[in-house]
Parts: sequence; C-alpha cells; structure tokens
Amino acid sequence: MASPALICDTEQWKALQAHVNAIQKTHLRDLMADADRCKAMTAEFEGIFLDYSRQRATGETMEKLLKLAEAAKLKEKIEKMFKGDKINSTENRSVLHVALRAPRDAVINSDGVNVVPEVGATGKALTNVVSVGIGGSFLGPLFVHTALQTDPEAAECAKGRQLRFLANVDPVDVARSIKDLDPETTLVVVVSKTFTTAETMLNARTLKEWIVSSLGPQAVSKHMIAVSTNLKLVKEFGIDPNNAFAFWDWVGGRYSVCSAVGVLPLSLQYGFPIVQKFLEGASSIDKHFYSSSFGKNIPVLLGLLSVWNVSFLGYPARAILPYAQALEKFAPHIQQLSMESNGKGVSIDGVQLSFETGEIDFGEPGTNGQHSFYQLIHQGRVIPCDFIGVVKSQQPVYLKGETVSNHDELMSNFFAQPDALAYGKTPEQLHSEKVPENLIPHKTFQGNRPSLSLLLPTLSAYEIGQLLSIYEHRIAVQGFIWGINSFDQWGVELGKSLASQVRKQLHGSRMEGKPVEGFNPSTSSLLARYLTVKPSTPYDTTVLPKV
Ligand SMILES: O=P(O)(O)OC[C@H]1O[C@](O)(CO)[C@@H](O)[C@@H]1O
Repeated sequence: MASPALICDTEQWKALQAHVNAIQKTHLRDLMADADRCKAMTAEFEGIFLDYSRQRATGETMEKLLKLAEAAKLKEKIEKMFKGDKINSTENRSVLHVALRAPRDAVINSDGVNVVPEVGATGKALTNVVSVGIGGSFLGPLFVHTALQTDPEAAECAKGRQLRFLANVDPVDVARSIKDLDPETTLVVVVSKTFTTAETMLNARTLKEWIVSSLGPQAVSKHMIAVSTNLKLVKEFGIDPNNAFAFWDWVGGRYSVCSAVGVLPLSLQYGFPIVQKFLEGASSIDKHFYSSSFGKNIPVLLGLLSVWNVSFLGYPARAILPYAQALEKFAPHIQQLSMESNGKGVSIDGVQLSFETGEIDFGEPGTNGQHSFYQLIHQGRVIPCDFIGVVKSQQPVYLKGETVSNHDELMSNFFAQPDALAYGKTPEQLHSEKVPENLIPHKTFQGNRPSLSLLLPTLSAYEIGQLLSIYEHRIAVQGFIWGINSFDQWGVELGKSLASQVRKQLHGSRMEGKPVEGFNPSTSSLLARYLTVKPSTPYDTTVLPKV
C-alpha cells in the first residue's frame, strides 16, 4: 500500500486529533496534582534538566506522539541527516552542520567523501573585528558572542579586543558599526555563504571604501577577509582567496554558527580554545540526539511537544524566555532558525499542506519580558513558553541586608512564572482574599497555559553550544514530523526580486530623471512621496558615514 502523502493522513495523526478532546477537558492544575506524571515528564542529559510536566499532555499523549514519530520515520530521517544523505532535496544538498563539531576521528560522508578532516579553524589576534553578514551569517554568531561576553573565562581571553557586527543595510547601522574605530586597527570579515546577498555586499563595498579612503587600495588585502562558499565571487570582490575561509554547501546559513561563519569571528575575539569548548558542547548534544531513546531525548521531546502544541492544540506561537541576560540574543537567532526552517506551505514532495507548520517565535530575557508582554501571555492569548534558567550564575552578586542574592531573585521569577501560567487564579480564591466584586473578572487568571522549563547547570561556552544544538535538532524534529523541507528557504526570494525592480526604478529616477512605472497605485504613490526628497549630495560622489 502506498504511504500517505501527508503525515496528517496517517492513523497516528488522527489518533492524536481524537485525543485532543480528552486533553481539552483537563486543567493543568489537575494534571500537576499527579506526582508520578510530574516525575515522568522530565529528561536529563549532562546536568541539563528538562521538565515538561506543565505541557497540556499526559503519558498517553506522549505515547501517541512517539507513535507519530514512528509514522513520520523520524529515526530514519535523523540517520539520513547524520549520514550525509541529500535530505535538502529542493537544493540537492546534504545537511551536515553536525560534522562541523564532530570529533576529529568521526567519519561523515557527503558525496562519498569524509568531510570531517576538511573542517578546521584558526585564531589570529586583532584589536577590532567588524563581521559583515546578515541572517544566518549574523544572528547565530551574535547570539554566541553576546553569551560568551558574560563568561569570565571568555571575557578574560577577549581583553583589549572588540567584535562588532554589521547586518542591516541601513546606513545608520554602518555608522554605528565603525563608530570610533580606526581602519588601521580593524579587520573586516565579510561573511556570506553565497557572496551575493544584496545587503551584505553593499555593506562590504562601503567598508572597503572606508578602508581604502583612509589607508589606500593596497590595505584591502590586509584589512579584509571573507567567509564564503563562493570563492570565485570573493576574488572578484577584491579579497585574496588566500584570505578567505571556505565552507560547504552542506551547511545551511542558519545552521552555520559552528562553521567559519561563527568560529572565525568568535576565535578572533576569544581565542580558539574557548570556541572549541562551545563546539564540544554542541557535539555532546549531537551524540545525545543521535543515540538516546526518543522518550529521554531532549531535542526529540521538545520537537514532539511543539508539534503537539501547533498542530493539535492550535497554538500558533512560542515564547523563548531565558532567565539569563547572557541569552539576550537567543530568541532573535531562534526566530530565523525556526521560522525560516519550518514556515512552509508544502510538503517536501511539493504537496499542499492541509495543516499549519512552524510557529511564531519571539522572546526576551526574563524578567524584562515580564514587564513587557507577559500580560498577554497570562490573560490574553495562550502561548506555550520555554523557560530557560541557569543554576549557577556567571556573576555572583549578593548585597548585605538583602533576603536573597541577585541571581536567586531572578530565579524566583523563573520558578514562579510557569506555575502562574499553569494554575492561574480562580474567582473563588479572589473572593476568599476579599477582592472587590468589580475587580474579580480582571484579577482572574484562567491558567491552563502550557510551558516547559529547561534548567542548565551554568552558561559557559560548553553549555552555550549545548543549547544551540538542542534547538537546532528540535526544529529539525518538527520539520521531519511535519514532512517538510526544513533546510531550504524559497519564501525569501519573492521580496528580494521585487526589491531589485524597485532599486532599478529608483536608480532611473534619481540618475536619469525617468518616471517611475510598472507598480500598482499604492506603491506608485508611496514611491512618488519618497522621491520628492532629493539627495543632499549628487549620487556619483562617495559619501561615507559621519562617525
Ligand atoms: O550568507 P548569505 O548567503 O549572505 O545569506 C544570508 C541569509 O540570507 C538568506 O538566504 C535569506 O534571508 C538566509 O537563509 C541566509 O542566512
């Protein structure tokens, strides 16, 4: 018998749909009263503790989800990924970011060639580094850099150096990225897998001009290097391919933090030994993901629960809430990783999906988020939350006379919020507290809002690598179950090609006084309004940011 075209046509999917009703009838308050259930809904690996008892799920739900994993051939798909099969079928590519952090003696083949020996990195001390790149060539390295900055060991290694990122093509971002920098002591790293991304290339040309105008054209070879898969375009740009760090088409942009994309700028800043610990952390989770049974496998459990929340309980969003300022840039990275991977409309075979995939990811470190959008999470929309906490802070601060340390204060919130969401507060409780009648509806919390808690031992380079890998694999699990291609991104192309049409028209209007044409009435009138303001200097003169 031919297998169903879509996962939603399987018996296992239908069994979960039929099970939703039973779950809708139970409140998390009651589920949480079952101590055995709470104990069972945990998993641990190297001190990373996952508690998913506050998900709207029971043992039966988990059994059914594990059966769905079987129906989706999850085990086989994970094996294919690790083996280097071309699972990114729309681009005919392997998906091998795990090879970037594999032990040196591992064997991982792409096109019959072991890729592990090709993977290497270097560390070279320079005072200022500006890493120019966008999307996957920016967000992951920024997340790791922001996190490493708070690790005392890493911070010590980085003394006297600074690493900045330039992503947005907004000239204001260019000005910010080079403010107070001297080109003479600055190395510009152009990071682009394709070396064609419009924003990155214009920013790279701008910084090239910044260097040349101050140090002369010969300075480019000493002050600009590149990370790319496209060495031909690197050369055409004017960067010596000997100053380029290659990587491979089997590394997806958003999965490239562990390639030279992240490893090079981070090693320049912190030295390779620190970055190696980060890679080892990521690799430890790769092994756990590949070899642990699904019932105790942290990325698999997280992925299955996300599928449950999105596809069966109908929750369209997910909040990423690290109670760790070091993880300030984690949610922005996960936004790309998750939404570019799993925001798809068709199956990997091109069949229109009849169910939604992906979720809207957003987040902020706690407690800042509590004073921003938690109102909606508590009393408005139901949004499954990931609470991420750390047992040992990198900064032990305690004030004499205070009841708790500063980290305990932070973590009090980490422990309290999931219960507030799960249990809520009933009108009866409010009555017993003598709350005025008119305020009872406003102060009632329905509760029954799912979350999970991930508690890390600390946040050194090793755990930062582990956290990255957990989320990379969780997102892949979701895509494998949904039967989509989590490794392509055709959805970003249309906007890019329309922008190129607009660019042409802007050029024609500004340089040759041509009328703007070919747009709908709305875009035409917006463009006309934009073009009424003429540039303050002629277009054929170079103007660099004032810093
Ligand atoms: O590294 P590149 O090729 O400049 O691409 C940057 C980003 O652009 C995208 O292709 C689309 O936004 C991302 O997938 C990618 O991470």
